[in-house]
Amino acid sequence: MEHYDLVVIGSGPAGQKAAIAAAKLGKRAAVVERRDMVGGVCINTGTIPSKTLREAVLYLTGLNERELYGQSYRVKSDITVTDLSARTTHVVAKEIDVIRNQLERNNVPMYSGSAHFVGPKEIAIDATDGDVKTIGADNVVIATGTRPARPSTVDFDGETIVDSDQVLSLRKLPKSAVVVGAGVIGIEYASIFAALGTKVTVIEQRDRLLPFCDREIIDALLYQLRDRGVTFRFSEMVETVERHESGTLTVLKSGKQIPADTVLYSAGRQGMTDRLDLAAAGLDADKRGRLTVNDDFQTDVSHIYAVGDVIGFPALAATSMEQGRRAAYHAFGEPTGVTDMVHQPIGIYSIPEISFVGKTEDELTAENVPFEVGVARYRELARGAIMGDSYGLLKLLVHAKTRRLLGVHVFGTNAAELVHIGQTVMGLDGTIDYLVQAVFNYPTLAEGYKVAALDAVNKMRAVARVTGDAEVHELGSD
Ligand SMILES: Cc1cc2nc3c(=O)[nH]c(=O)nc-3n(C[C@H](O)[C@H](O)[C@H](O)COP(=O)(O)OP(=O)(O)OC[C@H]3O[C@@H](n4cnc5c(N)ncnc54)[C@H](O)[C@@H]3O)c2cc1C
Ligand SMILES: NC(=O)c1ccc[n+]([C@@H]2O[C@H](COP(=O)([O-])OP(=O)(O)OC[C@H]3O[C@@H](n4cnc5c(N)ncnc54)[C@H](O)[C@@H]3O)[C@@H](O)[C@H]2O)c1
Repeated sequence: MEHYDLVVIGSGPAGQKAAIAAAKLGKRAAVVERRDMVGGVCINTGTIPSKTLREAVLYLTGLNERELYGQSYRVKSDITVTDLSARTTHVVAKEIDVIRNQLERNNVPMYSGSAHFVGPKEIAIDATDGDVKTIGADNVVIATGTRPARPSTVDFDGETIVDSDQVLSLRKLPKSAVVVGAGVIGIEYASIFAALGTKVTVIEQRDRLLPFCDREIIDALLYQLRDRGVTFRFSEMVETVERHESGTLTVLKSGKQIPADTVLYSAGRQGMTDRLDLAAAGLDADKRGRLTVNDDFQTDVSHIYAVGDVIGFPALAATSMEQGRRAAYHAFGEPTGVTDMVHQPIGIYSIPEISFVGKTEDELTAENVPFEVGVARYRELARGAIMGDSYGLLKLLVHAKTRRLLGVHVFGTNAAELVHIGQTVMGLDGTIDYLVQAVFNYPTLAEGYKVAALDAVNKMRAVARVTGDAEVHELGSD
């Protein structure tokens, strides 16, 4: 029986980074992955295909150029599924190649098949050809991720009623679509459909969209999506989704019935632990298939770690990678360093894009933290005008006394990139004065940081004038 210092189950972002981190420490590591899923949900059905699809849609529809060239501007007028999938297939293949290559050059073998425990340190791999191989491991990292939740009340057929894995293989673009669940997945796909001209209805059981985001930014997103014909039904539960000869019917608990060509059911995900024979390792998962871990990502069995989506929130590729690295380092007694999970950015690739780091206005208000807001609107930035983005905005939340940056919220082109400037300032415990004094390239969207910082400083100065406290914190003199 082959024996390893570390065996990783799952080759998504969490598993890859755990295996490579172990290899870099000079340990023998191996990865087990089901056939056709190298790179995990991230590469095959989730992050990468959805972001590539979005990019293809933005390019082919010419959506981002319409402010400059008129509302009828298109790069291609009759966009087909083939036009869209060509780019996705190309990028996914490239990414899989990168992962295989990285594992190979770090001498990490990849076993192909489905893994399950036969003991706390023994893992059986069921290959697709029926062969079963058992390998031993001093440490195990479970990085098996999640799959879409599929309730029995929804008549999935993979063609007209689909989950977020199946949406990528739709045979034709729907004229109308219902999206069930306005989580990040639902909103990203609703944006993509709407950009393609599909008439979209979004059903969400909560009374508002993405409640962890800044309200003003969500209002801006709602405005943009409604402007593109999206209908939102909040505080509505879906009872059943039915398939009929002439299309689908989504029936709500309130009695409403919504017909559509296609339904995307994107209301949550389930941890992939049911086939792991966890009991053989002395472990158990919760009812959503998730594993519980401590701060070092150890499960109740100390040599078995769990990382990535299978442990739940925040369930992002970026965090999953970092959790994988930390688990491997911990297993081999290597200091992990302090990862700044407090200033972890969130990027939502709706159209337009949203990204933020730190607190929202609602959170600061609830915590009685005095803060000031500084805003830069893209339409007042030369780069915004050049790009034809008049709706974008960058908003800074600043502590009214210490002048430290408490939150950064960006809406519009390149939001997910721009947020990292604010993240760095926050991570280094910087004040708004750094942004006031720094010189930014011109014309850039990054210049928005300076504009927003000046806006916040001007408002703080106005308060100080009234209170007589004018010069106290001028230009970081605290
Ligand atoms: C549509 C969509 C869009 C997303 N967009 C973003 C985004 O823009 N940004 C972002 O940060 N995150 C995004 N995410 C989330 C991101 O994809 C996940 O956070 C990330 O993939 C989790 O990584 P992971 O390694 O935990 O698991 P996964 O990527 O899910 O990989 C787990 C792997 O384990 C394998 N596996 C499971 N059971 C077994 C077994 N018994 N034996 C062997 N192998 C097994 C699976 O086959 C799978 O390949 C998105 C997700 C979806 C669905
Ligand atoms: N850009 C990104 O970072 C990104 C993109 C996509 C997905 N992800 C991650 O993938 C994970 C899964 O995303 P998700 O959107 O599937 O799940 P989710 O749990 O975040 O959202 C599901 C939504 O569906 C709603 N819902 C549930 N049942 C319903 C019903 N019967 N009727 C109406 N509404 C219902 C919920 O209230 C919730 O808002 C998330 O953790 C997310 O962070 C991240």
